[in-house]
Order: sequence, then C-alpha cells, then structure tokens
Amino acid sequence: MSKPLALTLGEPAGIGPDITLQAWLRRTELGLPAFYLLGDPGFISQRAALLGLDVPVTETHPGQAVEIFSKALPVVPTGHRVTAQPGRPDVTSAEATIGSIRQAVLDVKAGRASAVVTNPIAKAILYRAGFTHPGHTEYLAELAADGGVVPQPVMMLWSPTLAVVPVTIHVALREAIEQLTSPLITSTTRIVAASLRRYFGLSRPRIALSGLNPHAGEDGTMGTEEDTIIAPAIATLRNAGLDVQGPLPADTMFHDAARKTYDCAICMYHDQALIPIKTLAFDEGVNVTLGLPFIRTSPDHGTAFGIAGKGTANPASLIAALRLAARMASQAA
Ligand SMILES: NC(=O)C1=CN([C@@H]2O[C@H](COP(=O)(O)OP(=O)(O)OC[C@H]3O[C@@H](n4cnc5c(N)ncnc54)[C@H](O)[C@@H]3O)[C@@H](O)[C@H]2O)C=CC1
Ligand SMILES: NCC(=O)COP(=O)(O)O
Repeated sequence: MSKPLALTLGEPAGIGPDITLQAWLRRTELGLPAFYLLGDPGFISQRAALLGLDVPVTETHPGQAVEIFSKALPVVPTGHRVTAQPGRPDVTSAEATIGSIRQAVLDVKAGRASAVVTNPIAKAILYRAGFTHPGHTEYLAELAADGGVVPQPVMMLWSPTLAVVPVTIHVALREAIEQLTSPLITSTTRIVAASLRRYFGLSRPRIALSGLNPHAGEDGTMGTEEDTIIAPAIATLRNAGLDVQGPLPADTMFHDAARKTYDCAICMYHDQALIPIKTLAFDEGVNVTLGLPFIRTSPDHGTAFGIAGKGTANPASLIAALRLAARMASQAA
C-alpha cells in the first residue's frame, strides 16, 4: 500500500495513546500497514516514557510517513499542545481531539492518506466543550458533506465472527423507537449491502434484520413495529433483489447456528446490535462507518480511563481496525 493510514489522537487522557504506541511496537511482527498519528509529538513521547516503551517519535508530514514508519512512529502535528494526564480528562484537550479528526478527513480527501482510523473519544467531555455531534459517525458525515448534502452514515461493528449494524445510533431508546421508519431501514440496508459488495468482496451479501420488540412482536401482541415498519421495509428490499431475512427475534438471532445464515445483522437500536458483538469479539471488533466517500475504522472500545497510562490496555482492537482499513482500501482500489 503506497499511502499511509491517518490515525487520530482520540481523547488523550484515555488509552488511545497507549494502544497507538503498542500497535507501532508490533508493526513488524504483525506486518501492520503504515500509519501516522495526528497529534502532539511531545505529548506522545511523554506517554511512551511514562509507559516505559522504547518508541522513537518523528515529527513529519503524511508524505514521509510510510518511509519513517519502520524506524519511528510518524506524528503529524495538528498545532495543538496536549497536556492531558492519563485517566483525568478535561475539556482543554477537546480542540486537539476534534482538530485531529478534521485533519484526518482533509488528508484522506486530498489523497495523502488511504483511510481514517480513529482513536476513541469521550463523548461527554467533547459535549462539555461545545461539540454538537453525537459521535465520530455523525461528525464524519458532516465533514464528508458535498455541496451541502450530508451523506447518511451507517455504523457497522465488524469482526471475523459477526458483523452488526444499528439502524438508529446515538440516541435515547425512546427516541430510537420514534426515529424508526421503513425508509430509514431500507436506506441503511442498501448502504450495508453496497458496502459489503465493495469493501468485503461479498457478491450477494446475506442480511438479517431484527425485530424491535420481544419475540419480534409475537404476531402483534407484543408490539406492532414489526408489521407496520420492518416487514414493509423487508418487502421493498426483497423486491429490489436483496437477500434479506426477518424480522427475527433479536434474542435468538445470534447463536452459533443462526449466525451462519447471514453476513450482517441489522438491528433496530444501538445496544441490540453492539451487545452481541462486544460479548463475542471485544478484542477483535472494529467499528466501521459506511456510507461515507472515504474509509473510516476504529477500535470497538472506548477511552477506558481506568487503565490509561498503566500499560494494561490491549491494542488488539486498534490493530484489527488498522488492518481492516488497509484491507478495505485495497479491496476498493
Ligand atoms: N469510538 C469511540 O470513540 C468510542 C468511545 N466511547 C467512549 O468511551 C468512554 C468510556 O466508555 P465505556 O462504556 O466505559 O467503555 P470502554 O470501552 O472505554 O470500557 C469498557 C471496559 O472495557 C475495558 N477496556 C476497554 N478497552 C480496553 C482495552 N483496549 N484493553 C483492555 N481493557 C479495555 C475498560 O477498562 C472497561 O472496563 C465513553 O465516554 C464513550 O463515549 C465508547 C465506545 C466507542
Ligand atoms: N458505541 C459505539 C460508539 O460509541 C462509537 O461511536 P463513534 O464515535 O464511532 O460514532
């Protein structure tokens, strides 16, 4: 791969810096794709020293990152000084965190990077600093807007054993039910099907849609959204030639045999989708944003403030995110 991956700073008081350093240290052993970190070189050197990790850091620009990567961690400065202490987040880091996401998108749009990989952010901390987007997923869609048109971003959590998509994303459960419509389900499913074809090489992806209510509504006795919203969406999708099954009871669609019948499970709300994958594949799960004009992946976990700066953070999910971004980029090339 000729272009590097652009890796964002994330919340600097969290484990993002720790897992970035650990991933770089394992680059040769694991044959990782080249990446550069968008952040403050001095800050990342300090975290390496705190963790006792021998990671040389080189301040650079994206064009030199691939060459530098074998010898040092390439860091592209964003112009924000970072002073965060592990486990003690505060709003003063917010601009550095947000600035690195903005810069990563500029880099990928300008062809300087092959994909965006994000380190975890602490949403509540960014909200306190005035950030108005629920999370990366929605913010990246705003940054991807073309001529004022914001694409629909779709959150997919992917692992070798399971891929899941929540139709509604970062909203309260009550609001998720209100947001649920047949057009939202069909547009989400179309984006998922197109992305599985384009980036994952599945010529005819098999998609399973969950119900919303217990037992998928039990014939309308435990809720009617299956009949009034989800089944009509499935009919539209089948008429368009997509391989879609459902609505399936969410409690019985994730066991071993059931998972073999589909390539991706589309669920109606955040926890319905994310609980099964984080239970089955926390270490290798990757959060992918579909529907954007560029590739974005991320570890499936959050900032883990309790273990930041302690040397116990597992870099496996970030490593999986780096690998998947590179795989998607080469599949799409
Ligand atoms: N993509 C992103 O930016 C995401 C950000 N978050 C944010 O993270 C913050 C904390 O969220 P939580 O629900 O506590 O989830 P979390 O994933 O940060 O932590 C959950 C548990 O898993 C452990 N853990 C997480 N990652 C680990 C790793 N790499 N190695 C070892 N142990 C690990 C933590 O120590 C904790 O016990 C929130 O502010 C949330 O908004 C959460 C998920 C994704
Ligand atoms: N639970 C997943 C999550 O919070 C990740 O959100 P995003 O920041 O990638 O939009």
